[in-house]
Amino acid sequence: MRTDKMLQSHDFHQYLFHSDSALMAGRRVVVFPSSAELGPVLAHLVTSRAEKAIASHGRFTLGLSGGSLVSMLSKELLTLPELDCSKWVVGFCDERLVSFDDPESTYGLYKNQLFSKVNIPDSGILTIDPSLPVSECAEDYTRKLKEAFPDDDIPVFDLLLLGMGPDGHTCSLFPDHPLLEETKKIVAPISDSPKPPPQRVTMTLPVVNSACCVAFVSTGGSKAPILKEVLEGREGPAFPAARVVPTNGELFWLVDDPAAASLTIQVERPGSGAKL
Ligand SMILES: O=C(O)[C@H](O)[C@@H](O)[C@H](O)[C@H](O)COP(=O)(O)O
Repeated sequence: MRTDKMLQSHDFHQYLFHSDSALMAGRRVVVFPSSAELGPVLAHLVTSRAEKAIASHGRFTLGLSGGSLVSMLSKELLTLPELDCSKWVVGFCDERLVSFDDPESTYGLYKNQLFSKVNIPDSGILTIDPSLPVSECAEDYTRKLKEAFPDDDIPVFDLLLLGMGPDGHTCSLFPDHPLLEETKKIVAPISDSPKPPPQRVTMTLPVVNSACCVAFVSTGGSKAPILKEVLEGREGPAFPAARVVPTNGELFWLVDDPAAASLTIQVERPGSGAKL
């Protein structure tokens, strides 16, 4: 298997040409024929990082995102016969400010599809309080994260799972939005999200980039143009998803062939049963 780290010198020129070398250095772009092949590898990534985290510090902290990830992750984790989530602490990379029974609630979707079927303790699920006004909601969620990570100035999640919208947004960090420049808050409110619903709460880039491991999951042909921009583009301000570069952590892009159709960079194409 070849990784970005294993590029030969003749490839390196092309490697630099395509993107910022610092960003490329630790990034692994892993392409699967379809989401059917991607799903089990994603589940293995989660359980392997969980095992490693629990062995090292007694618990596994996981940040979740919405979109298609909800059903893919839930379905794949539920196929694992011996899944034990008793030492998991789960947060949300972003959340929509709607009640939990609203079909737009990311928590509500995970509750129905995953949390109600696995043994994550209720105390290990860090949710927003959607009854609060958006600024207070962000403060309340900030407090919950700080309590869950008492030893960290900035919470260091073992794994964050992210999606990317067709505009290059990730979490609720949208292109050209001032929240991209946030350096002090770990969680921020947003009231003018270009994607409905307009009111949301989001982790900021300092938290995302402090994680031990970040994995984007992006599938489908509609993602091909933006994926090329984010992974290979050099012109203009970086898209939010391109600004996810963990300082000391791993960065994976797990994509399918339709999403990767326009890429010219080196990628990994593991066989079935791959382990990351
Ligand atoms: O709150 C949201 O609006 C979604 O969570 C959104 O940010 C999603 O993560 C991306 O749009 C990718 O979604 P897909 O993976 O479904 O394309």
